[in-house]
Amino acid sequence: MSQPVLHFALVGNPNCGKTALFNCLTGAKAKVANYAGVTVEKRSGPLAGLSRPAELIDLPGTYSLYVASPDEQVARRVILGEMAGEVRPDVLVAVIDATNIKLGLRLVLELKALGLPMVLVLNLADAARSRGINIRTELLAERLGMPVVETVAVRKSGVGDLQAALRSLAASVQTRTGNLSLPERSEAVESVYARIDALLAECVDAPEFTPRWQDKLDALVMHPVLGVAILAAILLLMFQAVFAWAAPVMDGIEALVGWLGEQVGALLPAGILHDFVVDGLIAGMGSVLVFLPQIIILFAFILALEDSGYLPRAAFLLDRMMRGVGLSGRSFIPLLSSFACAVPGIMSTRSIANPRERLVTIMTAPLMTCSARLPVYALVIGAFIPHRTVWGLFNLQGLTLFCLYIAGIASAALVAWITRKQQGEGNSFPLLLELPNYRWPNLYHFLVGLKERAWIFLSRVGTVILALSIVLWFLATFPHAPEDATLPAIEYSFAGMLGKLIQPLFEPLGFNWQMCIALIPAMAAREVAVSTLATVYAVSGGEDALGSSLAHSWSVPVALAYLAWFVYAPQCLSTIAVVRRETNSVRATLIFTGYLFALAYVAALLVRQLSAIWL
Ligand SMILES: Nc1nc2c(ncn2[C@@H]2O[C@H](COP(=O)(O)OP(=O)(O)OP(=O)(O)O)[C@@H](O)[C@H]2O)c(=O)[nH]1
Ligand SMILES: [Mg+2]
Repeated sequence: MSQPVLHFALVGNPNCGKTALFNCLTGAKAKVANYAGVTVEKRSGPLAGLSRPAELIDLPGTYSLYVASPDEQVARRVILGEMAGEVRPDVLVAVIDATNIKLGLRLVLELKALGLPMVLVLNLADAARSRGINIRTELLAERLGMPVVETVAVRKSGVGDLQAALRSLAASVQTRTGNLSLPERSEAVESVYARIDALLAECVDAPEFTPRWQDKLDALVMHPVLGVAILAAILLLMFQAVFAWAAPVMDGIEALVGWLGEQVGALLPAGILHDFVVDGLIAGMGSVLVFLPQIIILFAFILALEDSGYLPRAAFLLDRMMRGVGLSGRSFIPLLSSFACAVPGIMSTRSIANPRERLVTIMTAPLMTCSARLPVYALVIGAFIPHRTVWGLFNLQGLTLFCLYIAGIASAALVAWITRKQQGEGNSFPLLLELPNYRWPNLYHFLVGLKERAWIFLSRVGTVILALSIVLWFLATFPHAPEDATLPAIEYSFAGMLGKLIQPLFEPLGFNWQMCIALIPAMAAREVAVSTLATVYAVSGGEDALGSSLAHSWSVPVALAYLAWFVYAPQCLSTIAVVRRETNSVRATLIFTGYLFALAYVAALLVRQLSAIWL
């Protein structure tokens, strides 16, 4: 008979490295970042190398079993076996940030009272050592009555010892079923801390030490005025870099795609297959592929910031402003992840307890500029905004991109503020965010994160964008123009007809039919607007690169209006689907879609009219 699966659970304070350990032990690549609340759902994976089948669960961080926010409750309910459909863990792997043992031990003592077999991991041992913290692990193990292991999860050091400890526990533990109940809190908080202090005095030598430069840096980055200036400077630098650093590589990719088109074009005899491959496949996919370097640079900044410990400080800095519009720092992480993609952003609003605040966060998340918009922005900016330095420092293209991001953020604030006015104040809790130590980003996580982002982008090019390029090419090519045609052939195609059919709707915005047709497949993925334009202009016989074709056929006010449209329009079916699922309301979904389309239309109209006056 096969042995029952043994369940291990990683439990500990937020940001102590549980997920990093989980990845070491199971070979998974779950997200690790330097702020509390990265893991919001439990995740599990097989634990190899034990004498029997075992599974490890990674839980969201929690400070205590007794007081818990909704995502902390996930941890408590799993540990106690109250979570429907989940097996109660047989062994607890408690993780402590070795630079903050006192806070961690409180949870460890609570966990110990449950009576489950336990092992204690002192993670971030490297950081503790560099601060001169010395822990007598054997003594601590003896006092606590459980094995204690020191680890550096990001360097996989000490993981072998941890595996050995898990192995020996696995050999002795029986799987049991049934719920646990949380023991009554019999002891006053003060006496718990007195016990912890006694333990610490005995087992830990810690010099009085908070690194001075960290405090100084905090005073600077969280200063109400200077802090905001620093945040703006970081963002500006990021958008400058997206244009400035990517340019050479993008030129290279563009040249490569052009060369490939020529080579393949020369190989294939003139005819329908030739046109399909050159104008449909290569032009369509190539036009989006060119933006890979910009996506990578954008995420390089985001990943480095995530691991540095800066982001929670930015949340803290913005909390007051967010509170002013009826949100709080709690919405910060969902909104922040929406810069990559609104879908996970909206899903992570589950950790917001106040339903009104959660709804407003869901409604405004898509106004954060997701990475799928970057190719559209970059294409139009590259074609219409001169590559020029302004005020001796900034390049105008990067500055424009910065403004588009800010437009999204400012609009989100406005929307949140208006809904608050309508619905009255919700009860707002003060933001309790733990500020982690600053840390150099971990190179390995950084590279893994970048690879993952590049892969997500490339697989979109290879799937959705490929498929839609093919469809678009057919629509743009058939039916052929009649013998006595006077207009370019594409005007007689399905794409031409469809574009002209909806064009009157967008007449006030100045969009031509090519721009209109690009809006339809862009509902599946925004980048497809780029490949659609590429195919449509290539089929029309354009020899130029896409950017110059656009520059010839759109006016600047219309190009800016197109950008404004993309800031707001809910051009993404997966986002609409996830809003439907998370709000569980058709009405809310309709309001969501309707208000964003209306906003897009009005914004594009205003931008076109105003810029026509000014330019
Ligand atoms: N120097 C050092 N950094 C570490 C170590 N372990 C984790 N980190 C860093 O600590 C941060 C938090 O790691 P995570 O694994 O996301 O922490 P977590 O406990 O899962 O956090 P939550 O999911 O938010 O509860 C990341 O920036 C890691 O790179 C370590 O042993 N040494
Ligand atoms: Mg985690």
